[in-house]
Amino acid sequence: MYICESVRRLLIFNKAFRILIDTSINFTMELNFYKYQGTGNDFVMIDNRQDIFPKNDTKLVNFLCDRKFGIGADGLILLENDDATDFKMVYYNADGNESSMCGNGGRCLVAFAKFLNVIEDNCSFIAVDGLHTASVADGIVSLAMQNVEKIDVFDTYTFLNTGSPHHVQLVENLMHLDVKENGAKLRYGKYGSKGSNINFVAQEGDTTFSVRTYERGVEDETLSCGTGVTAVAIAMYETAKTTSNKITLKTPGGELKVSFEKNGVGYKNIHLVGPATQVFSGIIKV
Ligand SMILES: N[C@H](CCC[C@H](N)C(=O)O)C(=O)O
Repeated sequence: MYICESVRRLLIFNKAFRILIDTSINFTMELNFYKYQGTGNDFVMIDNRQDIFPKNDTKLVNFLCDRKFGIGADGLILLENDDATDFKMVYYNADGNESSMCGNGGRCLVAFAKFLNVIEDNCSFIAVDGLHTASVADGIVSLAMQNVEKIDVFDTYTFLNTGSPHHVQLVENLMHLDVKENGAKLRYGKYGSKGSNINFVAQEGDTTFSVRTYERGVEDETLSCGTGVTAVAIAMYETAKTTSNKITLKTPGGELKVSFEKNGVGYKNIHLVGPATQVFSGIIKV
């Protein structure tokens, strides 16, 4: 009975997966995926509304994100059903571990949801850090981020959580900085095993800053980081480097805009705005 039941279950046809049984009883899955990027921060996107993806398989997520042996990405994102909102976001870093909020990933997921006709131009979704709303038009996504309640300002850097933890530090000669070496030193040295993302910043104008980010869980520089540029914008206002609440962030992967309102000791009505693009789609045997 068990064998019959397991074979029946394995033969369930599903949009996201086809489970093939070859003669030597090796089970392989064919996984449909979509590749998105938001200012160069790139993600494997999977429609998991039928809840088939093996969510605890760290090795599988790490393989899918591997740039030589897999699809290649900074992270992997599942789009899932949710009773109270338009969809649920589940985010994994490239190391295969589920992680905290991803701002660029959230923007790409909104564009993916529109592509799938799950939403039209406005939506709400639930993520690891709570409820988000967003709008999408002509490939540009505006994502509402969680409020920031606490900001720790030190002599040479600022630390805050914008859905993920961020160290923000102004540096000289940003373009020639070894971000991987200096970022890893802080990520493991100062922040230990839990870690933090590390953002190195240069001021370019009254309301414009350049940012290069070392990302926890990718353990390398990424071309941009959404929660990172959000942290930079707020940190620059908090430390009086700017008097504007509408900031432009220039990253190696492109330009993002962040706006916010002061809210007592914290900040509210925080929005991250920028492009989100589908690059390709495919099927991978796993
Ligand atoms: N690597 C981050 C999560 C993704 C953040 C980044 N991709 C973004 O756009 O916010 C962390 O583990 O804290």
